[in-house]
Amino acid sequence: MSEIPQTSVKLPMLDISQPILHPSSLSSLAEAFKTWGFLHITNHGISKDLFRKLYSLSNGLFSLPSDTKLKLGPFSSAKTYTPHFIASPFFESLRVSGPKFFESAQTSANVLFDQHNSEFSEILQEYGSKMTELSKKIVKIALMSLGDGLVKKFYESEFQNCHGYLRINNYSAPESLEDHEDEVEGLGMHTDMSCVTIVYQDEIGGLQVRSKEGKWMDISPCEGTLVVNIGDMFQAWSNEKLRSSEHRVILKQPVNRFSLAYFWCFEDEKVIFAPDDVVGEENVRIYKPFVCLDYLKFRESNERGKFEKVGFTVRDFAGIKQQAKCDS
Ligand SMILES: O=C(O)CCC(=O)C(=O)O
Ligand SMILES: [Fe+2]
Repeated sequence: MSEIPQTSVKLPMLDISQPILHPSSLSSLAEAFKTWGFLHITNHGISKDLFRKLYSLSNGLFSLPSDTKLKLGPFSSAKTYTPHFIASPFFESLRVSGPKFFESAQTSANVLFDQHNSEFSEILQEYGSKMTELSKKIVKIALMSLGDGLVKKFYESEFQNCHGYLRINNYSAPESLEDHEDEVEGLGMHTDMSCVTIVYQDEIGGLQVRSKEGKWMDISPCEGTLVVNIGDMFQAWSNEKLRSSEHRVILKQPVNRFSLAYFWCFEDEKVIFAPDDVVGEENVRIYKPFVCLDYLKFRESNERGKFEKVGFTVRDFAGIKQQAKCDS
């Protein structure tokens, strides 16, 4: 199915437990943010045991009969469950919203399970809280990479109302790969609408990022690390000094794949407008100001996964047309 041989991208590894960054590591981060919009983080403080528990509890949940899971969406009031055949035939997911991850998880668990058990919700509260702390750190590091003094100037005023939600993703095994196919799409090409996203992928692999030249590159799983990527909102806010890259998930093996994606987002009513300090004197502004929710609605109302055919990106939504440049 793939015409171009795939290769792995070498992303910088950021030790998130270290507060002080040398100018040289900041500039290599700035370069990675601009070129790929992706990096790995290590020493994130989430134990193997927590991942193991989350995996096993989620597995139990996704193994429930379809009828049970469909009580949570997409046509019920809860709308936390996305069944197969919405994003792809292989993809299903459960959404857990912050900051009260316990309550959000428990609301879903109460619908799914007869017996009352709060273990799932407790684990999600722990994971969600840790993701929230990590997201705040990552936003600050991204601001540091954009220039001196920007954390002080913009972190509180622009990012203090951010909120997060988690998507637990289950990719079922593609059992019958057609003769001519050696892989199928588990999740089609998209950009995230967040400021930043933190992804845990299991050892199966399959996450890919699209280079500026349009080449798909593997983001190989690396034990003990998490993948961080920039979303559309931060791309627009940074006047594209931070890149929200297209990515997808492909399934090459007849096995189940599990991932967790945590989205750290601006509040719905926020007006996104790149500050002058970020745009810089010699640069042109690439985006018109826009309200966050309006972009979310624009994306929702368009068919998913068709970015290459029709303009459904944040550039198409709020890009200043005469200044817009084309990446591919
Ligand atoms: O499953 C993955 O590794 C990534 C998922 C993803 O890109 C998303 O949920 O937006
Ligand atoms: Fe994504």
